This record gives sequence, C-alpha cells and structure tokens, in this order.
Amino acid sequence: MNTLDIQQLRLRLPGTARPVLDGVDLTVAAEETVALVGESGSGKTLTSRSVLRLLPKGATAQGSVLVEGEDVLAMTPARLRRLRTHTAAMIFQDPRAAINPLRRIGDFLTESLRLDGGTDAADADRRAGSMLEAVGLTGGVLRQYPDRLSGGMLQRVMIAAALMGDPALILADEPTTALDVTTQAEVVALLGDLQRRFGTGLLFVTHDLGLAAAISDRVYVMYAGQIAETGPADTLFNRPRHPYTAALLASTPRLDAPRSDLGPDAPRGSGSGGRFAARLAAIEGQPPSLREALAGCPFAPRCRYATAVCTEELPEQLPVAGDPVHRVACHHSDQVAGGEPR
Ligand SMILES: Nc1ncnc2c1ncn2[C@@H]1O[C@H](COP(=O)(O)OP(=O)(O)OP(=O)(O)O)[C@@H](O)[C@H]1O
Repeated sequence: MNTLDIQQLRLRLPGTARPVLDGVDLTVAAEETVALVGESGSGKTLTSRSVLRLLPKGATAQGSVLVEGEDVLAMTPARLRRLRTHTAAMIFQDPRAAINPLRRIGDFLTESLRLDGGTDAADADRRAGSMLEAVGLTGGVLRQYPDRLSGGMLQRVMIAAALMGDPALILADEPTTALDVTTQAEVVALLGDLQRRFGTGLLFVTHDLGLAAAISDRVYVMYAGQIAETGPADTLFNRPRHPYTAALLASTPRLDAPRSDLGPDAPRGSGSGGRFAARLAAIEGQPPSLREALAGCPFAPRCRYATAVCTEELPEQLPVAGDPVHRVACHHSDQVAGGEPR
C-alpha cells in the first residue's frame, strides 16, 4: 500500500472557468521521497494541501486522496484531526507565519499531542525535547519565544513539530524559500536525513527541478493543474520527454556541466539546494489563466513542438517505452530527447 495515493483529483474554485487541479494522479510509497515541481501557480501547493484537506473556501474536490489507505476527502472531522496529528504533517514555506509568536516553542511543539488527548504532558515534553535534538537544536529552545530564533532555527522547529506525531508522511511545501542560501542547503540535508531515520514518506514541493532531482526518488512535473510528466528523478533530469520538463531543465544549470558551458550570464548563487546553482529562468509566455477554459494541451501556446493536434486534443498520460514508471502527457514526446529543440 502506498503511503499517499492520489487518484484523478479534480479541484474547482469558485469563479474559475476550469478546474485548478485536473485529473492529478500522484503516489508516494512508504519511505519514498517524491518531488512535485512546477512554476508558480501550477497547483503544487493546492495538491499538497489537499492531502490534509486544507482547501480554500468554496473549493470542491472530486477523485480520491488516500493516506495510509484512508480517503481524506471522505473523513469525519475527528478522523481528519487525527490524520493531521499522527499520520501526515506539513512543513510550510514561511515558519514565522506558521508559528504563533506569543507562545513558547515547547507549547507550540506539544500542542497537537495535548489537544489530541492521547499523550500526557510529561511524555509530550520529553518527545518535544528529543525531536528538537533530532533537528539539531538544544532542549533550551523549548522555553524560548519564536522571536528569539533565526529563520533557519524556526524551520527546524517546524520540522520537529511535523515529527511530533510520528507521521507516515511529511509534506514540505517549498520549505526553504524564506531562508538564506546556506541555511536552505542545511534544511534540505536535514529533511533527507530525518526522512531516512524516521522512515517517513516525503512529498517535497519545489519550483526547482535541479533540487528536486537531487533529493528525490521520483519527480512529478505539474503544469496548469495537470501532471505533464513523471518518472525516476534521474530519468527526468537526464532524458525528459515533455517539452515543459525540457524547458525547465534548460533553465537549470547542470551539475555535470563545466562552469564555462553555462556562459558568462549564468546565474550565480546556490539556489535552493546548493548543489544546483541557480534559479529557474523564466520560460517564454505565461501559463493559462484560470479564467479561460482549456482545449487541448495547456502548454501548447508556449511549446516549440506544438502542432494542430496539440491545440485540439488533450494528450493522454502514457508510459514511455521501456520504463513503466516514466509517464508523459505529450503528443510529440518522441521528438523531445533530452533538451530544447535546437
Ligand atoms: N484560496 C484561493 N482562492 C483562489 N485561487 C487560489 C487560491 N489558492 C490558490 N489559488 C489559485 O490556484 C492556482 C494554483 O495555486 P497554487 O498555490 O497551488 O500554485 P503553486 O504551484 O503552489 O504556486 P506557488 O509556487 O506560487 O505557491 C493559482 O492560479 C492560484 O492563484
């Protein structure tokens, strides 16, 4: 059984002309690290929030979102509370926005276990101390208020909070965006270590394909609320078959490329992960607005490979020959071989 199994998730928001998520299939196996990648607005956050049924007001969801075999979309409020405390936990982009500034770190960490009622206060405190140690902080932090801690320390606190209920699945939504470059790399390394040590599944949401490929087993590339391509991280990074993945990749410096290949204008700095050294350059054109209905492939207006069929027919997601895990939704995937057309 997969830890997370999303099937045909379709999410509609009020006042929009098309579903904001449209037929999303995504799985995370036990102890697997999976990355969800795409430009801003593609639907990554809504997908990860759907796993905890944290949906915008007025949103309607169809399909199924199974966590440890149970459908989150059909859960009672009480079951949903237990899910959020013990089964799946989320680490948000900005820890300062997620942690109450008026309460001590110890209270923040133990709150959900205490409210859940199953753990006594002394046990919850002990667990908070050991989770702080696991994320590289000392027990003294328990008595501190959030404003005494740096952004990197607070994100470690968020990670400790996520581990408090011994979850099977951690959802990390751009967890390093609000941090400086050195701290970003530390937090990413820490998440990987903890994922292995505690044996959780990890869904890592990022706009950075290089970072995704570096830390995950498998990657999903999302465009306009649909999965454009999915497969093993190595395969997507080295042999993408969707023009959108190839375009993302073309704007990501390669680990194996000599610095001179990147040209004098190559972005410096170490991006979110440190190893792959840049932000994504913008891909020409804009993703479709939620106010327009879609006919055909959503990427067609920006795609160099597009032909008439692309604007008329939505491409089906199909396995790439020779690799059942690698799937792509593109009419011309055979023409895409490892990069942008010359
Ligand atoms: N509460 C909301 N009400 C209305 N529209 C929303 C709401 N939340 C998200 N959207 C819209 O849904 C789309 C997908 O948003 P989402 O936040 O999932 O994208 P994302 O890929 O995570 O982007 P980012 O990287 O910027 O967070 C966007 O067009 C966004 O404007």
